[in-house]
Amino acid sequence: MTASTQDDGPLVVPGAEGLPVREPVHVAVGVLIERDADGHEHADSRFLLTSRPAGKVYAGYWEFPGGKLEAGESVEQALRRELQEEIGIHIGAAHAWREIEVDYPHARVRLHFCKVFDWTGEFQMREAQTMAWQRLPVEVEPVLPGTVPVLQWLAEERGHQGVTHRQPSAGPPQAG
Ligand SMILES: Nc1nc2c([nH]c(=O)n2[C@H]2C[C@H](O)[C@@H](COP(=O)(O)OP(=O)(O)OP(=O)(O)O)O2)c(=O)[nH]1
Repeated sequence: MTASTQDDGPLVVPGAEGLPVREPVHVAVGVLIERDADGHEHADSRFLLTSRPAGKVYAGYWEFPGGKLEAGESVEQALRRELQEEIGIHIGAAHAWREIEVDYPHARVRLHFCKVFDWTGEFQMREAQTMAWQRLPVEVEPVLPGTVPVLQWLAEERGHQGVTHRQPSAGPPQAG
């Protein structure tokens, strides 16, 4: 079974159907994109995916790096902090891009996706994740349910036809 959208409502992941409505947890997510020497994003510009660390829900699933907002933080502040804490880089401007709510069995999340084109520092996977620069279709798997719409948005922007990733993205959350 695959995740489904409902009338502009949240993306509902199997196992979350019929749950009482929960307040969303806000999450800042970075779509890091490599631009060419002229500073342009192209249809085949690579973007960064990271695997979720052991011990977290959906461990081993691929996602865009980011994390939950702390009290009083803006999306951009949270993104800066998370990307430094988790992958060791300092980001430049974060360009607010798209938002979506996803209803998981473990929580409802509101994902604030920002495109990021500039960063400094060496990538360090500080939570023992794995990183992969990807193009469409994405080769790594499995992909987190909340990542699938982002791949679709990128496909639309880039005029990419066909599949965006290898497998239907749904499955029971792991421990954590
Ligand atoms: N980072 C990230 N999280 C995503 C994406 N798509 C998606 O549905 N999520 C969900 C998974 C989680 O339920 C939530 C992020 O929570 P998290 O546990 O990774 O956040 P965190 O790093 O702040 O974790 P922690 O400190 O509480 O352990 O958002 C995505 O592309 N990136």
